[in-house]
Amino acid sequence: MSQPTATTPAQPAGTEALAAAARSVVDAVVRAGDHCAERAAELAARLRAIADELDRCAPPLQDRLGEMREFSRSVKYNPVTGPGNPFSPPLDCTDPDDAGDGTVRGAVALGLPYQGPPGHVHGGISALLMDHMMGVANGRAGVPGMTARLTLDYHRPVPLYQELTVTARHRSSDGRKVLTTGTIGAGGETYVSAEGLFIQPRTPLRE
Ligand SMILES: CCCCCCCC/C=C\CCCCCCCC(=O)SCCNC(=O)CCNC(=O)[C@H](O)C(C)(C)COP(=O)(O)OP(=O)(O)OC[C@H]1O[C@@H](n2cnc3c(N)ncnc32)[C@H](O)[C@@H]1OP(=O)(O)O
Repeated sequence: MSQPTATTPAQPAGTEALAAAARSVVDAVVRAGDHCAERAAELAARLRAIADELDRCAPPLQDRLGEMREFSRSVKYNPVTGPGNPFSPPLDCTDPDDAGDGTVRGAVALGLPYQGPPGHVHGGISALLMDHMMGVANGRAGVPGMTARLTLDYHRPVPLYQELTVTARHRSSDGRKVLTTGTIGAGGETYVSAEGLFIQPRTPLRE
């Protein structure tokens, strides 16, 4: 088997490969749409059988909820960047290109499962990306907090199937109140800008 090179990115392994496969199923289901109507019942039964197999591996829900409190698992399974979560696109911010001013950057291209207006990204998905990336920026700035208020300006519809740059930056803190901004754009154009008020917990989070 050939080794991955700089031009052939490593394929995910283990549960990340499982999530990637499930993600590709979701994408293909929406892209195929009514064009697979004749085979839909048969394919649904096969997918259901796989879901049943996975269900048999899953621990009791309370145990799993307990595990998911761990920081490493919230990173792996969150719905925006989480490589272990098929719901995440995933947005790639592993190389945030931090300009030294606290700005975190990520890249993502969104397909049909994320459509709102025809050919464009659902506004709630943009809010999800913004909320999360601002949370990441706050975490990196050492001021993690819960979102109290999120304001978005939708300047232009966000196109599907185009690489988007998502940025976020912690701006200021006033006691436990944290002000953070973010953008979604491409090719020098800003489609969405956001401002968030986050509240730090009364008791600092454990590492
Ligand atoms: C802490 C965990 C963060 C995890 C980060 C991990 C590390 C980073 C790593 C990886 C990135 C992960 C990224 C995830 C990002 C996703 C974030 C989300 O989606 S969070 C879910 C949605 N948000 C909620 O569910 C909140 C629900 N609301 C609440 O729980 C409370 O209202 C809360 C915590 C926000 C505030 O409650 P209080 O009791 O702690 O604080 P009070 O005393 O009410 O307010 C403090 C000050 O803030 C003002 N304030 C509060 N809410 C406000 C609002 N909506 N508008 C304006 N001001 C508000 C108040 O007026 C007060 O101001 P004055 O000190 O008097 O000047």
